[in-house]
Amino acid sequence: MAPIVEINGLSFTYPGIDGHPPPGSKPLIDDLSLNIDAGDRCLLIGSNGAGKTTILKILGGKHMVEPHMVRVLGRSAFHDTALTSSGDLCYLGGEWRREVAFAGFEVPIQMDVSAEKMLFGVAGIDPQRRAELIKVLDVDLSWRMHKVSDGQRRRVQICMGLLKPFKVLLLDEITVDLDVLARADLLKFLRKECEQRGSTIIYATHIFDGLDDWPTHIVYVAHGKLQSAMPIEKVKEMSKLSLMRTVESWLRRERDEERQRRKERRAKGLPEYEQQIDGSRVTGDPAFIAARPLNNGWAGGRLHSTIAGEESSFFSSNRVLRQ
Ligand SMILES: Nc1ncnc2c1ncn2[C@@H]1O[C@H](COP(=O)(O)OP(=O)(O)OP(=O)(O)O)[C@@H](O)[C@H]1O
Repeated sequence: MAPIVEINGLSFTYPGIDGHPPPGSKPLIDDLSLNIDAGDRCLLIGSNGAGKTTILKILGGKHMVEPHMVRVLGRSAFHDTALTSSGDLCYLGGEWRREVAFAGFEVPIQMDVSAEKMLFGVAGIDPQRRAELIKVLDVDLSWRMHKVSDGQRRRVQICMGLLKPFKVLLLDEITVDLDVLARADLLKFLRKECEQRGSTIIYATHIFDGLDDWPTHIVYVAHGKLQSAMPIEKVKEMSKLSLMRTVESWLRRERDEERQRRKERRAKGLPEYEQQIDGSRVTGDPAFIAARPLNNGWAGGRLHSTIAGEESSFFSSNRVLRQ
């Protein structure tokens, strides 16, 4: 059977202000390949900034990549909008503070509207599934969305997001606001969806509480590259530690290796970070380099750069970079 999610040599860089990646810049996601099968519950792990959200957004069709690089249910998520509008592919991300995602649409939730109106206002939903979700997430239908707590609002959002039976669910750390009980019940529900309906879930998280026996696979990314993708049994065979401690040891090793790399570059008199952008050698904090497309150039950031062989430290601007 063909994999449900196929990632083939995925490379991605955020576009600059002109809508294109800065020429010659290092890809943020770099040559990543991975297959995920029906029924898999895949935990996507990695340190802050590793690229997890970016990968999930690409899979969810929110960023354009070449169609052959990412196939979900055999289709290109970005180009085939029916994938999300049908509810087959569902992305629930941490960014919906003020919105609720539903089958590809985003609805503002800061207005005075009841949970009942939101959950019963959606046509074509199986009433049994809706009732089960309301119970699992313990939603009080009389809640007014503009008055509830973050966690309560989040429960209604998740409930809305899961109303349509999904085939592929992308979860970008959506359980942060949930209390222990709500989180445990939600994880149990999601597991059942995979076991009974063959749904596939990719879940990016930093919270490992109650997750030891939940995933079927662990996918670890660092600096936009795939480090490992293993069935959970293999992870448990390799490490006798809890999942949290195992992941902690991986991230610690990654950080130590990065520190060592920087130390060695300093010892050789080389800048810690270096990148080619627009044909210039740019050195400096990668956060500033990454910020270029966001900030309309380098403006506002103090950047220590070597451009065309000349060391300089300046409040940078696009103009300086392009000299
Ligand atoms: N819209 C954007 N434009 C440019 N760069 C971005 C954008 N969004 C994220 N980045 C950069 O992409 C890199 C990966 O970010 P991403 O959000 O995918 O990481 P993450 O693994 O989800 O991190 P976290 O665990 O902190 O949520 C970061 O270095 C970030 O600065």
